[in-house]
Amino acid sequence: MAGINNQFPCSFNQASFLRARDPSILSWNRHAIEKVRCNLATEFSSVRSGDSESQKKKDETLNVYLRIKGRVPFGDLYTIEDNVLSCIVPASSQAAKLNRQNRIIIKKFSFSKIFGPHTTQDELFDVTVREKVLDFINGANGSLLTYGVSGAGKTYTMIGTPGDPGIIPRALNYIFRTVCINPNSRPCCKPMPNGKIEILSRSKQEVELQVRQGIFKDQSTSAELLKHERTFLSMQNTLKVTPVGVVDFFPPIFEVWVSFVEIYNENIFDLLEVNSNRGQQRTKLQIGTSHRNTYIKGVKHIFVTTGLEAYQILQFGLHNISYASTNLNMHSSRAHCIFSIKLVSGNNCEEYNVSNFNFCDLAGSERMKKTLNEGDRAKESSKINTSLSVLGRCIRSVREMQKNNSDICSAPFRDSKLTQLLQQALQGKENICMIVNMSPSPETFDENQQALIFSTIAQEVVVKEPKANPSQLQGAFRTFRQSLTNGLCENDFSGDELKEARNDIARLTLEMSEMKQNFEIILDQETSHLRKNYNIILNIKTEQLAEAQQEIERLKKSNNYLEKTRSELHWKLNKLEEQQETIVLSDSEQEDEENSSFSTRKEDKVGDIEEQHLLQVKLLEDKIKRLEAIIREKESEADDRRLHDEENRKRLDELNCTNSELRDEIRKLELTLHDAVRDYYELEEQEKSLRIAFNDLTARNCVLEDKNILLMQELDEYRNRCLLQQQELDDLKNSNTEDIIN
Ligand SMILES: Nc1ncnc2c1ncn2[C@@H]1O[C@H](COP(=O)(O)OP(=O)(O)OP(=O)(O)O)[C@@H](O)[C@H]1O
Repeated sequence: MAGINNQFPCSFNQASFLRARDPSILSWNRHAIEKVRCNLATEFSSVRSGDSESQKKKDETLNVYLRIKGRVPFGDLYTIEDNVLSCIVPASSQAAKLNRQNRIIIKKFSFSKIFGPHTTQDELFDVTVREKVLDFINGANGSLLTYGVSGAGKTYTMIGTPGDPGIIPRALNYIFRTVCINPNSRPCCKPMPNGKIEILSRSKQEVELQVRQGIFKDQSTSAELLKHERTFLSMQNTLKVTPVGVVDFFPPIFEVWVSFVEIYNENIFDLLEVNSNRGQQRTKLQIGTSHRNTYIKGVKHIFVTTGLEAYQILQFGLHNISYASTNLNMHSSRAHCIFSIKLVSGNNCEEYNVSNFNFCDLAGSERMKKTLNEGDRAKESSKINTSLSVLGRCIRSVREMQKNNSDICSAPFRDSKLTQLLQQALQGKENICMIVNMSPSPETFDENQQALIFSTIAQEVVVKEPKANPSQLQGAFRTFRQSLTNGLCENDFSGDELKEARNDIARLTLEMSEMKQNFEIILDQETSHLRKNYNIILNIKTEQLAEAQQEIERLKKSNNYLEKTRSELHWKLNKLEEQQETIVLSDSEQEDEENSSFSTRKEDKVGDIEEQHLLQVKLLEDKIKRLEAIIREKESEADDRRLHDEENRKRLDELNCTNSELRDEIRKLELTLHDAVRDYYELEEQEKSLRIAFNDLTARNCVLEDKNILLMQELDEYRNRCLLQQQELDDLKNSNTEDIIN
């Protein structure tokens, strides 16, 4: 476990989930597992004696598979028997020309497995890569190389066709079906060259997302993007039936990053460079070393959350590959291409693991004479052949080093960029396997022989047990999966049941994770919808309430004003009455005749004024009453609204309650499934021990058989040499006789 001290800046919403849907399915599995456990316990006690010895044998030799190209007439030059390919050397071949005896030469090559011309892409992926990809998901590094003559089907094996996808698209689909990553998650932990991670700040996350977006935008036309999308979706449809991997431990951090480079004329170019030009114009990348890791300086790693995104990035890189036609293969790839997937997994920023898987599609080995290469093409061919021969030399010296139990490795890794980058894998320190592609056509017989000899050497390299993961659970899980790889299918005891149980668990896990995802999406949508509606209503109501309160304030103000006016008018009225009384008193002393007409006029005037004032007061009183009624009405409306809001709030609380109950339910179901899976693994642990003992015996038997074949071959070669010497002796005698006669 590497460690860094940064604070983790974000929540990891890309955690994956396991959830049981139907408890009855689960209990069936439990029953099946229990049955298998009993069978195994019986078998286990009978082979316990040989167990400790087989436990020690953890390392295995490099898996080298042979794939024979389909749709090419399979002449009588080659025959396949089990995992051994026999080649009858034709008269036109270089080897036959050297042989003066006119004897039929048969050469035999053994492989981990031979895939005949009718092998499907699915079968090939299943046997060669699936387990390695699962190891990778669990934290082990891995590499897969395709090797062979130009046109033998290396790219077909690695990439495939839209209708029949190859190993990389299948691996991407497999990875993203096995681990469920939230498609909307943001990049948080970027893998660094020294094997550590960089915790990305919000602004750096934005930059990473823009880089990815830049690639999608640059994908020439949107039609092209759509085409890739259709291809991947139809592939997903085809692969829907295949089981997904069962991963025991899903840490909260799970991020996938991809990169894609080509080594062309011994220069490294980034295939994910947007607007990259062909040839010399592109930026050449350099190799750096950090903590014994070789890495490419400045190579782009793109953050992906779905298989489709990763596939589109692969297609973008393929578009940038240097293609040029040769006489052997009109679409020959002239560079070694390395598509890498990096997986960052961990519990937090201090407990994490970065695993890497390299898919290397090597450029085709070819004879320049045969391909009639000239100029640039010839230069390309010579660089390709040089780097492949360095690869051969490296593998040869690693094998020698391992044979001599030496720690000093003199392999010329630095002689080519390819071997420099694959150094760790080629030394057997990583999970590595190789697929040798071969076309059975007689024209490429000699080139095929070279590839076959190379594969024989490579096969003897010992691959160490993949580096253990920090988590004990993961380690245990890998061991369990190895036991499955070690031949669970041909297991005499309870293999079928185990296989069935494994498929059920895989299917169940997939179904559950799909259901979980759907359910989470619906739940989130529902909650956000409700929250949105509630907020809208709340805003409207708040606005209405504020308006009503403003209206009330305004009415209150106008009421106050009217009250003030009324009291002023009353005051004025009183004043007038007083004045009137004063006038009446002063006038009473005057003579009645003189003043009668004047007082009458005054009274009339005062009466008019009084009447007007009374009218005004009445009007104002009416207005005040009306305003008071409006205020009462508005206040009761506001009360109603408050009540309504209260009800809405209660409803939302209830919904939140239901949501959290449902989430609790999901959590419980997840725990139940985890228990079932753990039981299953324990059982598989026991089964593994049995299988190792069984395989050890089979392996010893194979070794003896191999030795026998080798001895036979040596005997043949010895006989050939004797015959040659005999021939030379005869020639010498003849020439001597001729000399004597002369
Ligand atoms: N197993 C197969 N079944 C059917 N067609 C195949 C098979 N293998 C290869 N082909 C076809 O043969 C042609 C050449 O294959 P491919 O491009 O994969 O060769 P290659 O080894 O990658 O060559 P190079 O090294 O020159 O790039 C392609 O058209 C491919 O579809």
